[in-house]
Amino acid sequence: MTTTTHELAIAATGLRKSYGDKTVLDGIDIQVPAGTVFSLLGPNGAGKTTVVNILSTLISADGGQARIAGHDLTAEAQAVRAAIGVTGQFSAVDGLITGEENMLLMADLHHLSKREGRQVTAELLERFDLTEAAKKPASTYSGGMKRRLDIAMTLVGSPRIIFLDEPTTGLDPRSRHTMWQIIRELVSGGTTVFLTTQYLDEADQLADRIAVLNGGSIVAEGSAEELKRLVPGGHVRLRFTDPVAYEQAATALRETTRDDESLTLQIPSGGSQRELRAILDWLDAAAIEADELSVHTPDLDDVFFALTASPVPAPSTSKETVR
Ligand SMILES: Nc1ncnc2c1ncn2[C@@H]1O[C@H](COP(=O)(O)OP(=O)(O)OP(=O)(O)O)[C@@H](O)[C@H]1O
Repeated sequence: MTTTTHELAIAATGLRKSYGDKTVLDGIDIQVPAGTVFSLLGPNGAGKTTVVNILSTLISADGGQARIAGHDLTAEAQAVRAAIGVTGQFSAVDGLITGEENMLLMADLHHLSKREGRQVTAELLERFDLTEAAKKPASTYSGGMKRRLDIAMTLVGSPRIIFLDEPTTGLDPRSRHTMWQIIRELVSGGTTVFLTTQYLDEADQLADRIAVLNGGSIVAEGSAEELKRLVPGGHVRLRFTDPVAYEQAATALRETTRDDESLTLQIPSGGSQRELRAILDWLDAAAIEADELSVHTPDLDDVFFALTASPVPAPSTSKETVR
């Protein structure tokens, strides 16, 4: 499939950034087709926020080029800013004023008329289930409500591209799912989402494409399925409660990994129907009954650990170095 530049919401090549002699980004390329979710994954300090800050014009890169919504990042920074919304780790929500006042302030910043401002505010508060809390100071909101308000505020300017920097860090499972739902709705409405996250399941759930950032470079890129294929690790797990049955199975089955404490056996397997049937037939033939059988396919965690296993060289100038 060929993608021309105008179909790309984000097209960056050779982005570089260093702080002192610490290279944070060593020439990275990013392409995000319009209307898709792109997720940048990486361990703490990998440079994810730096990428977001560069692409959203907050800081400038030392090298490389980028076009956002068709506009050149440096030459047309103003047009870029008009096309994007950013919800970062440091929220724009002012706790001293109410949710509604926060929204109206955003509407003012976007030069909407009073009437338009009120209308957009009411619609977005409703959409994000904040109408009831609208007249309360934002400082009284829960973590999930604050994030929802933050996104609602970002949407006042109707951005075509949204940068979400770790949008669910610190949220409880229910709020995370609400946030995922919000992100899915944004995308089905045509918005492009650039998401950074430390949660692999989040990227797995939401992203069309995932890039893993490590040591200043993108070390792997693809769909969640493609990335999972990069690592071995699929297996069938058999759990026993009867130690005798466990021993029988362990001796009889070849290529198993034993866990004597939990009476569990692991058999390498891609998880296909054929392989599963072979294992079941074999257990039947040997009259062995496992109490529990589960199939494990590699998940993004496996990929992540495999790809980011080699330690990132930490120069002594790093401010994180503790002496
Ligand atoms: N202004 C700065 N001056 C010096 N070093 C910086 C500056 N900003 C970031 N860094 C360093 O650049 C590296 C990347 O930081 P960045 O915040 O982009 O990482 P991250 O992947 O977003 O990590 P996290 O998930 O912890 O936020 C870190 O080692 C950080 O210490």
